[in-house]
Amino acid sequence: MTSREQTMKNIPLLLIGCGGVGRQLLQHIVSCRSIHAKQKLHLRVVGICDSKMLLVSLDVFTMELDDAFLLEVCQAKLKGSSLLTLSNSGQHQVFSNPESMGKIIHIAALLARSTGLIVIDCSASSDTTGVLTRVAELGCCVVMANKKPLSSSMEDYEKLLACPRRIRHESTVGAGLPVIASLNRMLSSGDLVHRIVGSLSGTLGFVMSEVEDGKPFSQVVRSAKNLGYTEPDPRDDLSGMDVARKALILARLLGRRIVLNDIKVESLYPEEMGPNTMSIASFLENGLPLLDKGIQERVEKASSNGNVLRYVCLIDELRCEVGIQELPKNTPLGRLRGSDNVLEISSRCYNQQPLVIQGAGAGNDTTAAGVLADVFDVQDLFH
Ligand SMILES: NC(=O)C1=CN([C@@H]2O[C@H](COP(=O)(O)OP(=O)(O)OC[C@H]3O[C@@H](n4cnc5c(N)ncnc54)[C@H](OP(=O)(O)O)[C@@H]3O)[C@@H](O)[C@H]2O)C=CC1
Ligand SMILES: N[C@@H](CC=O)C(=O)O
Repeated sequence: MTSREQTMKNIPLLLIGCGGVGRQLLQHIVSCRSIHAKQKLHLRVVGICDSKMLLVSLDVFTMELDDAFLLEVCQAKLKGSSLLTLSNSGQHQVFSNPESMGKIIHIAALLARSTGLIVIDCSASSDTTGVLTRVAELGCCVVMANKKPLSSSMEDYEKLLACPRRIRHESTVGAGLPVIASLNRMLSSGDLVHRIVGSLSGTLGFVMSEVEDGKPFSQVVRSAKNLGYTEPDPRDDLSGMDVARKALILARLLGRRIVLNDIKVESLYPEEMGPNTMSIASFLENGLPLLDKGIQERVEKASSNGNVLRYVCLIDELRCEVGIQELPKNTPLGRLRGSDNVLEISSRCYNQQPLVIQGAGAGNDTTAAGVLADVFDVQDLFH
């Protein structure tokens, strides 16, 4: 081994979820190799799993899924092909569900005692909560873009965050925007946060500003899906539940012991168009157009008052609620365009003028970049 190799830090990663965000993360990892090398860092991807199977390098201690293979995975998943269709020149083993989750825990147990491991959750499933908690208990790190493990019961939440130093989830709120990091800095310095007001949905921000420009609601929701802004089921965005999860994550960070059901949520579609009654395809095709007129009328009514509609999240000492508000155009929320998010945080230190965080709040690129930054943030825990 050369002296250069001796100082290189090799960090094993295992990725859960290989959709828009997961694929973009793999591409970022591959394209950042030279930048990482300058920082004496090598991210060694030892496993990748989707909802059906897990691919693992033959020897997780020494081997990795190489860059050509990672890009092949991205191509295959983009085309909708199964991970089983990938070439296997004896580099990896395949495990199918439900065996995959047990295997991930087994790998974490092995690597926790030697090199350590970062498990990254880019799925949109609540089924990963138990695995992530076990992995963290074993001493590995967990990075999440997935909000669901953080928005389950208080008991599960506390178990998952029992070792906060090993857990990162910046991309769960505001995608790549530094929301969680900023709040953590304020809280750890003893600043008292009184109030957070924001527009936290890239999808709903985009949809509202496009409808203001005269486009039909159904068309812009489909565009938001194609642009990678929506959740796998866009009704998660349109029901307000995705924003409610973000509100819950922020409120819990502020010390509030609440659950999702405690949050007042306003939905943009009626119950009869919900997931128990309609498939995603049927909602997009048949359900959405039925909502066009009502939304357009609401937007026009607001506009006749010189206002705009924004889907707002409000957290203060008493309230935690999310819903549509009619706001003057000339306010930070009213001025928002496209998929941008904005958060105004009022605290003891930011009293007269709130701290404002604004920028792209959805999209695979920025979200995956936020995940990669989280990986960097825990690198000090590795030798
Ligand atoms: N897109 C964005 O702008 C942002 C997204 N996020 C979050 O990132 C996450 C990923 O989003 P996105 O990439 O758009 O979603 P996709 O639907 O494109 O991808 C989800 C991936 O997770 C896999 N998956 C689903 N269930 C499981 C499971 N039980 N175990 C393992 N893998 C599973 C899917 O498998 P399969 O391929 O087999 O279906 C798929 O590969 C979501 O939680 C989302 O909320 C956060 C911030 C912004
Ligand atoms: N669907 C979400 C993606 C980020 O969390 C959004 O639209 O904001």
